[in-house]
Amino acid sequence: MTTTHLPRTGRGPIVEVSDLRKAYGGRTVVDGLSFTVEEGEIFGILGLNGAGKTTSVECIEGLRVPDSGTIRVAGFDPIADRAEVTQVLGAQLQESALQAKLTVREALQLYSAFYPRPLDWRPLAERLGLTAKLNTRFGMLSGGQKQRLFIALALLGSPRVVILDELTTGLDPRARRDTWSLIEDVRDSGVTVILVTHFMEEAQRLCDRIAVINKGRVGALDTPEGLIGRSAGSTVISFTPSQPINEEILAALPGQATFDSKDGRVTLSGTDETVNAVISLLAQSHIWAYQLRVTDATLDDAFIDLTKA
Ligand SMILES: Nc1ncnc2c1ncn2[C@@H]1O[C@H](COP(=O)(O)OP(=O)(O)OP(=O)(O)O)[C@@H](O)[C@H]1O
Repeated sequence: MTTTHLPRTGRGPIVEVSDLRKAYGGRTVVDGLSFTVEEGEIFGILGLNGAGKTTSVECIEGLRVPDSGTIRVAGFDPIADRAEVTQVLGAQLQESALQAKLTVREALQLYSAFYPRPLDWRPLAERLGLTAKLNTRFGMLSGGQKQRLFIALALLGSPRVVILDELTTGLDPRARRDTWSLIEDVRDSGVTVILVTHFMEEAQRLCDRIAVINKGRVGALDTPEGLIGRSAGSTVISFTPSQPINEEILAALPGQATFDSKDGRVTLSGTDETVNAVISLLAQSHIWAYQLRVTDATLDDAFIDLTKA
């Protein structure tokens, strides 16, 4: 199944990466990467450890110099047009970038001074739930509060795009969900978000489109639903038949991606067509299906499938 993505906003591309290549000490880690991020979307970047995600986003941020390829951020080159890119792009800081003794207020004031037309940090702090923490030193903040501060600092320059790299790593489930709402708020305020994450639930819930990076290349690019649909099958059907079913008949059912029969339990992944075919087969053969389960495949299933060696 192929899903055609329509940009949420129709405002056109804001980040364009074309045939990006980067090697470290002769070892290629980004190998001809190309993708386009539409303005107004949350664009996810997924991939196994070492796939080249951080290297790629650091090239977009102008923190690393590509060996070849082109990158445009709102039409600007991150290296040649550094000043212009700094005005349109907000990047999440790494924890080491802030001194532990700096208070939240001081950090917001300091980073405001970096931009010619910064947002007023007070309402921003309010929106991010940081007002009560303004006098707290960075080193005393919880993981979730630090992430809120990083989002605030990334938004201070009123960017058109923010890059968030593993923003929710280390957060408890509640703080992670709060952060997701914040990211949606950011997107709803018109800012494009590029999100690098290892959390499939996060990507499935937040991202409009996702690039799965495999060994420095785009292995797949689609909406979360599109990725799920095009990999292992969008629906998983499992049941224990009251009598054995000929495996050749099961394997020939329409729309299915995978088939497994173990210890008397049958598991198929496929489409709605597969579900209907299973039901018809069972009815025609007068077979009972015990513990029949029909579940949606998840992005997790799709990711494992798409990053198989
Ligand atoms: N400065 C560097 N010098 C040498 N090798 C590097 C450097 N930075 C990254 N690498 C290597 O390049 C490869 C890609 O790293 P990168 O951080 O881009 O991957 P990633 O997809 O972000 O991984 P992760 O999910 O683990 O964060 C890795 O093998 C890493 O060890």
